[in-house]
Amino acid sequence: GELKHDDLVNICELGQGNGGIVWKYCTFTNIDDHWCTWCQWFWNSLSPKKGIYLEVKPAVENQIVRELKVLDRCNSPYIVGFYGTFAAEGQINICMEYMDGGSLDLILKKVMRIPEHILGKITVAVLRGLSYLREHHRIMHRDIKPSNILVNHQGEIKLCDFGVSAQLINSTLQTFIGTRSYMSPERLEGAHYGIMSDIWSLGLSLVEMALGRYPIPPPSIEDIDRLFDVDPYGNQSRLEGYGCYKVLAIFELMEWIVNEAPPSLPQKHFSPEFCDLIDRCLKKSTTERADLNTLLHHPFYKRYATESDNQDVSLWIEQVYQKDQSLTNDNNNNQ
Ligand SMILES: Nc1ncnc2c1ncn2[C@@H]1O[C@H](COP(=O)(O)OP(=O)(O)OP(=O)(O)O)[C@@H](O)[C@H]1O
Ligand SMILES: NCCNc1nnc(-c2ccc(F)c(F)c2Nc2ccc(I)cc2F)o1
Ligand SMILES: [Mg+2]
Repeated sequence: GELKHDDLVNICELGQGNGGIVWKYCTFTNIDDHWCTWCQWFWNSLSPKKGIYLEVKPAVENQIVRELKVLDRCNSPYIVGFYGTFAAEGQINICMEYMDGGSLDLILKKVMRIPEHILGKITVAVLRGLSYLREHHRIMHRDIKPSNILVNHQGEIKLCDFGVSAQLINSTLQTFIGTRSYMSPERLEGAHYGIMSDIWSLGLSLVEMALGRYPIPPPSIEDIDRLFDVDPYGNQSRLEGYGCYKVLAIFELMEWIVNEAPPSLPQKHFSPEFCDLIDRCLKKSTTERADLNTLLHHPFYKRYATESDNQDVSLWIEQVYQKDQSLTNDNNNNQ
């Protein structure tokens, strides 16, 4: 049925994005249904609510809500579930499936870097999600990056925050790039861009997750070797691992992406297939860059496409949260 603001109860804040806040919410269907004793909310209808602030006329707001209804028909194992949308107090609210493993940017903060076999499964999920959006809805994602790739404890990997509503895209500050850019050179230059731009963003996100840091400006070989000297759960602080790591301002960064050579993976620490896939995703020229179909036949994709279960991802997520929990306990005990 139609979702309304007062159906929702706020649980906690999941995280703050550049354009809005994501709250963990649940809905009451009717309040005498089974309740959890310790948490006083309806257990199996937990879902985050994303509020996107908009200053638009009601007519535009209605158009956005209408366009977002397409999400009702976005059904794929690689796309985050959608529960409904409504406008309230100048905000567009989007209720979606809760992914209890969070986004890959949060995961990356907990571990030094993500191992290649997990990155293989992530690659399979993103490429299948992009394929689904293109084949069934003729849309590209437009915002592929670690924070828009979500995981859960079942080991599922799904995409969210894709540009399903043209009017919402026009109304939000698309010019606002946030701290770091996953945008392709052609998009940064203001040229026409399409699905090939998502492929670049995937490549850049995979390099960041493989090395454990945003890969522009590219780390030196020494920096990378130093990175790999510590185990992935080592307490080594991130910056120590990168020597003279210099954070570029957003415009320096955009100039670097447009003018300098793209980042790549060191053959020393990654398989030749993974290095090749990254090189093909990060070609600066869209004519040289691999397209979706090429990648769906790439050896790196094929190596992980056959494994149908999510068991290995599920086990790894458990590990990440256990390690994280033990570190938290240690810190609490030491205080
Ligand atoms: N469906 C979800 N399940 C669980 N956590 C979520 C879900 N959607 C978003 N989050 C969390 O909320 C945080 C904020 O999301 P949001 O999309 O607003 O910002 P972002 O993707 O981090 O950055 P940006 O605003 O630049 O897109 C994310 O980093 C993610 O960890
Ligand atoms: N922090 C604010 C900036 N980030 C952002 N978050 N969501 C979007 C978004 C943009 C365009 C669009 F059409 C959507 F449906 C969008 N949202 C969206 C799409 C699919 C699902 I499933 C869930 C969503 F929130 O942009
Ligand atoms: Mg997001």
